[in-house]
Amino acid sequence: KLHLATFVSNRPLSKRAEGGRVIVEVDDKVAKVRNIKVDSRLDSSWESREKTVAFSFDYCYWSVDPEDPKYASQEMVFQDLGTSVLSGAFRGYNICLFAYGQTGSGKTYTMMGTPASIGLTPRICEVLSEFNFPFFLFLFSFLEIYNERVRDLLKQSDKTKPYTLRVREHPETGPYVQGLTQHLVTDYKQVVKLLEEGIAKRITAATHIHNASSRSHAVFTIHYTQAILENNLPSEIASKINLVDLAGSERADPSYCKDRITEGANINKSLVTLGIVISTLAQNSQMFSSCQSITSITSEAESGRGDNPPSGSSSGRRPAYIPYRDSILTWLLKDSLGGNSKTIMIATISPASSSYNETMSTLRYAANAKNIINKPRVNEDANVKLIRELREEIDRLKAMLMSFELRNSSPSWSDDRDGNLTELVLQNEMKVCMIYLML
Ligand SMILES: Nc1ncnc2c1ncn2[C@@H]1O[C@H](COP(=O)(O)OP(=O)(O)OP(=O)(O)O)[C@@H](O)[C@H]1O
Repeated sequence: KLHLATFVSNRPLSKRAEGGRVIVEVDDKVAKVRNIKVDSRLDSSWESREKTVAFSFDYCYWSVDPEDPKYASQEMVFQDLGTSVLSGAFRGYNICLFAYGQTGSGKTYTMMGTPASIGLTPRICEVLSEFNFPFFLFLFSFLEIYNERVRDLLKQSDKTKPYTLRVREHPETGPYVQGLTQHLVTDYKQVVKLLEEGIAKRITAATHIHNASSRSHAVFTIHYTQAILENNLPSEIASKINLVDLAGSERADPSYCKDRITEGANINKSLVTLGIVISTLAQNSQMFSSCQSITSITSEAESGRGDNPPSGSSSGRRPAYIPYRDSILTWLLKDSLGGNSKTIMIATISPASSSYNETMSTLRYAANAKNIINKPRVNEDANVKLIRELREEIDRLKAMLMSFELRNSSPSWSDDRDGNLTELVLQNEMKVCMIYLML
């Protein structure tokens, strides 16, 4: 399942401290939002139930006031989410962590942080860079999607035409950005230098909330490879980690930034498509899990009654088409959204009453994403996989041989069978030897 975390940040509240009231409360894993419009108009006990809407997530963090006993520091967020990214990467899973929320609600603060309060990305890199060359390879790239075009944040590009990179799709490894530079890093200092270089290049423009707001999506990718010995063979555990800082979620609303029609409309496309992809995946996952439970109920009933076999699809519905390729962002994150990846979504919200509509829409969006079920798989080295499968097959055949020998009821038939099985065991053992020799 997609892991969800809500991060309630302080910034918009302090900007609007004069008028803004705190309408968000965090209670363990539940974020509660109070609608003060309803609050002031209605007062009976029935109506009071209407005032607060609660959303539950895997984690909820309150980072409004450092003096508050509930205050969640960057370290706490890292301990929960960062370590889960790291443990997945060490085990060979692809991981995606993305931050979604209104402009100024703390996406960049959570993902990158400030020099005084380091965020998730540098913390994750710091741990990864502790395990280094030659047994651990650590390559990273940093790109920006702006107006549905891609640029490399770690390459000096033509200033007049910086957004020239194209997304392509490899039949086995999936979507990738052609020509994106990959940087081999050997220590944390290099990581920080490259991160700073990339961040400085990100597009920013004035908005009505604060004037250094990012309108682009930033995707920071780490290819992390560990050299190991498995079955006495040199092998690799590979993992891809995508850390994504999205543009402000209000960009999904076309009326929001009328003066920047082109920019607004294009950013809108990626966020709107992300919304469609998330809700379609959620719908499909729900359909899949309800089909599974119907099938298991059916087979339980069948095993009792010995009735007809299940009639194929219980509902007759097919999973809906997922429009990944409708935007650059969703195309690039295809594998992370509903694919072979462990994915964590961080929804950042402001506690201020002035942000009520955006806060509700962000939390509904995240609540919808909670229904997505991914199928993460460990990225296994092809040779090691083959050897593992052959060895499993050998064990299975040997077990069969043994059971035939024990039973040995019909000598002539069993001799034939024994011969075939022994032959198969030998063939598989030969294959394993050949693979060892080739390496
Ligand atoms: N929890 C927090 N504690 C301290 N400062 C914060 C916190 N959250 C956000 N800020 C500060 O508020 C400002 C805006 O936050 P940030 O840039 O992270 O917003 P954002 O959601 O990334 O916005 P955008 O969509 O424009 O990129 C920054 O100066 C950031 O350092």
